[in-house]
Amino acid sequence: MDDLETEFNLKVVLVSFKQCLTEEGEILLDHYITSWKGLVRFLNSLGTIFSFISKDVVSKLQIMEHLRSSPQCDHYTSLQSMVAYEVGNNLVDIDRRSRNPKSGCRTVLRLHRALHWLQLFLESLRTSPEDARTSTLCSDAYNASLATYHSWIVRQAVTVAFCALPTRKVFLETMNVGSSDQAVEMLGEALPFIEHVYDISQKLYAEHSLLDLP
Ligand SMILES: CCCCCCCC/C=C\CCCCCCCC(=O)N[C@@H](COP(=O)(O)O)[C@H](O)/C=C/CCCCCCCCCCCCC
Repeated sequence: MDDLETEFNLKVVLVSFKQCLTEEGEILLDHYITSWKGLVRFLNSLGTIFSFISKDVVSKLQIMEHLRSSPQCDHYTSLQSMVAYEVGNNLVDIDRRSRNPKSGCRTVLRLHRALHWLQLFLESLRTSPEDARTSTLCSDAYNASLATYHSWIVRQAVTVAFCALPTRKVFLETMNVGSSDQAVEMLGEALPFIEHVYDISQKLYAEHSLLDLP
C-alpha cells in the first residue's frame, strides 16, 4: 500500500465535510464534490453489487463539475450562490422536469437527501451493539430517508444490495481508522460536520421551497 492509500480513511472523508463550510456558513461546492468523491471511493470498496449506486452518484457529481467549469462557474462557488443564481434566473424546474433537467439545485438535492441517509446510518452504526446487523441498520436508515423518493424497482435493488453488506465489525475496520472502538470514537467526532452541512443545506432549500424538486 502506498502512502496515499494508508492515509485514506473514512475520518479524512467525513472531516472533509468540515472544509465545505466557511465561517459565514456558506457551503463550498468544490469541497462538497470532493467529499462525495471520497464517499464513492468507500462505496466502491464494498463490492461491485453497489456499482449501480456509485454510478448514480458519479453522474450527479459530473453534472456539478460541469457547472463548476462552465462560463457561469462563479455562480457555482457555493450552495448559496448557486441557489440564488438558478432561482433568480428561472433555471430550476419546479413542478416537472422540462427545460432544466440537470439544474444544480435538483442535482444537489439528491445528494443532500443521501447525506441524510449517511448521517442516520453512521449514527446507528456508532450507537448499535456489537452484534447488530448492518443490513438492518442500513435499511432502517434508508426507509427513514431516501426510500420515500425512490421507485419500487430501485427500492428492491437496494434491498438486495444491503444483504451483501459486511458485518458491523468488518464495516468499522473498513473505515481504516484502527480498532472497532477507535472507529466508533471517530464517528462521534466526525459526524457533527456532516450534520452541520446537512442542516444548513436543509434550511436553505426549505427557505426557497426547493425540497421537492422533480
Ligand atoms: C466504511 C464505509 C462507510 C460508509 C461509506 C458509505 C459511502 C456511501 C456512498 C454513497 C451513498 C449512497 C448515495 C446514494 C445517492 C442516491 C441519489 C438518488 O437518490 N438517486 C436517485 C434519484 O435520482 P434521479 O433519478 O432523480 O436523478 C436514483 O433514482 C437512484 C439510483 C440508484 C439507487 C440509489 C440507492 C441509494 C441507496 C443508499 C444506500 C447506499 C448503501 C451503501 C452501503 C454502505
